[in-house]
Amino acid sequence: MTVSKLLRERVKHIPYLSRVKEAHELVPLFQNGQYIGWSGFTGVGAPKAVPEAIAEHVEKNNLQGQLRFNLFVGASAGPEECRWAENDMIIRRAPHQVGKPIAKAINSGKINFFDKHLSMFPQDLTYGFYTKERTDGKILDYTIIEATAIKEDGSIVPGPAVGGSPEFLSVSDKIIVEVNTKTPSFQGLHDIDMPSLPPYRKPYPYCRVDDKSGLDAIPVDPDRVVAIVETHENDKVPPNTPSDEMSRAIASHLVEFFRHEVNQGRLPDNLLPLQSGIGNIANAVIEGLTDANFKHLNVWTEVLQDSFLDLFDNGSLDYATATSIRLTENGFDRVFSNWDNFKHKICLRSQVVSNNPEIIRRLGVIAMNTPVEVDIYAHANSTNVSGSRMLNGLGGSADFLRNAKLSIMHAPSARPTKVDPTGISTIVPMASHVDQTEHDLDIIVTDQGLADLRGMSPKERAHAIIDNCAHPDYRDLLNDYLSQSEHYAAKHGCLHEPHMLRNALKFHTNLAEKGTMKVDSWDIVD
Ligand SMILES: CC(=O)SCCNC(=O)CCNC(=O)[C@H](O)C(C)(C)COP(=O)(O)OP(=O)(O)OC[C@H]1O[C@@H](n2cnc3c(N)ncnc32)[C@H](O)[C@@H]1OP(=O)(O)O
Repeated sequence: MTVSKLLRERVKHIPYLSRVKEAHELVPLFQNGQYIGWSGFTGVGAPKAVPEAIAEHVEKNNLQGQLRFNLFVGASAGPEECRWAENDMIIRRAPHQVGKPIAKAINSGKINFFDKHLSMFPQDLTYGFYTKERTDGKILDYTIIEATAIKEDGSIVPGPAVGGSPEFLSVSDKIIVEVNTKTPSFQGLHDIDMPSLPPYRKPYPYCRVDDKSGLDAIPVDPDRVVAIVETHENDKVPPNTPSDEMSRAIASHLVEFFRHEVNQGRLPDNLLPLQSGIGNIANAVIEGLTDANFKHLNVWTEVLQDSFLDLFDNGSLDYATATSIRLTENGFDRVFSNWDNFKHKICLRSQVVSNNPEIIRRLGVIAMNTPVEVDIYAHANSTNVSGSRMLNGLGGSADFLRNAKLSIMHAPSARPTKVDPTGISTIVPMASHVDQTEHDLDIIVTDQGLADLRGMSPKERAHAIIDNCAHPDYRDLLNDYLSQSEHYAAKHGCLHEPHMLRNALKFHTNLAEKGTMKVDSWDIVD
């Protein structure tokens, strides 16, 4: 087939040019039950044309439920994985996804989804942990990776996400590369460490956010690259919800806290490297830092969202490293139109490195993530609504929150339901699912205020969280739960972390039955 001029410019390894194919030609390679890796992380850098072509084949031939795959992506891919979910094409999926169709398929039991810390997922895949039942000795049958360029030696220059691609490619039987010629080449923006297995693994040598010692492309065995496909589509990241009074209040409590820590000498003037999670609230909180007048900030995170660009633009932020730049179209335009400036200020690494616990602890990262709920003793749920309904997944939240110097969770104090504008309290008596434990979290902050939990006993924490963070509609209820629990626990000699188990999940059962967590009364316990 003819090779476009643009593709020739991007693909410098000449033998690959004889393997250029149209996506639909590759459909017969894909068989029911295969193990597939995709590049991509948080909705950017995922393959597009080949997944779409396979989905189209399924739709045209009514193969829903008959052509299904074990699908592994560093974190969420783009809309293509939702199309696969809608067509019942996914048997198993890990470790983090975003999108209503895929969450629906997980929660209806069609997809066996499992969640794993993002720093661990790719290495566990290379250990063969997720393919124990295979008898042919293989791990992945195919990896489909989006590239923005290919070097002379056949190594692959990813785009806006590195994610788990280095590990996927290292254990993939065959490789398909989608070269995206719409996106500019990201060559020079990456620092890639290839996996090595214990007992031969060495420490990653990074002591500053801008330290680099890896490769600028992912090496592959060129013989395993079976096809090159040219694509022309941008990533489609939906616009972020603009900040509002609630998110601005959270940001202002945090800024005040950071200033206090600087004054007390526990943080330097330029703070320490920041990590910020995904979602609207995390984005808005970073937006809130823009006006705070901090200088020479640094970022060591997994995802850069649009609001970081404002920090760069106003001179607050010196350098940012992540595993993905998840920008809206407008955000990417801002970066591409000022590429020469940004390329010296941003570095993309693999998720094994961006989320590496050892580096996070060494750098003293300040981690900030959004929970679904937090209980009065500071156990937090990041994933399962009412203990059961999976949202997106754990992601890297626990990689960062367990290892950061300051572990912060930020959330609105209450969320609306159909029947009650404050029907869901973020602060609950007992978390209905626990991803972050009381041993990991230092600071809880909501629009109501901030609870600094460092050095506090569980009962002290409970008072601080209820008084500072709970929505006023829930404060009395939570205080009542705490005092009745203390009364019960005093009688039974279990006052360390008092609970009334009979009532501990009553906020949640009440929500399921009445659409609000405002319980009328507690069951009597004796
Ligand atoms: C790739 C990475 O891992 S980055 C590192 C951090 N990763 C994580 O922390 C992973 C876990 N966290 C998350 O997935 C997100 O931060 C969330 C879902 C907890 C919050 O996301 P945000 O976008 O900030 O908040 P938002 O208020 O828009 O909530 C998102 C959805 O979760 C729902 N939700 C959140 N909390 C609750 C709750 N307590 N009860 C019911 N629904 C809830 C919201 O209703 C909303 O649903 P919708 O999309 O149908 O409107």
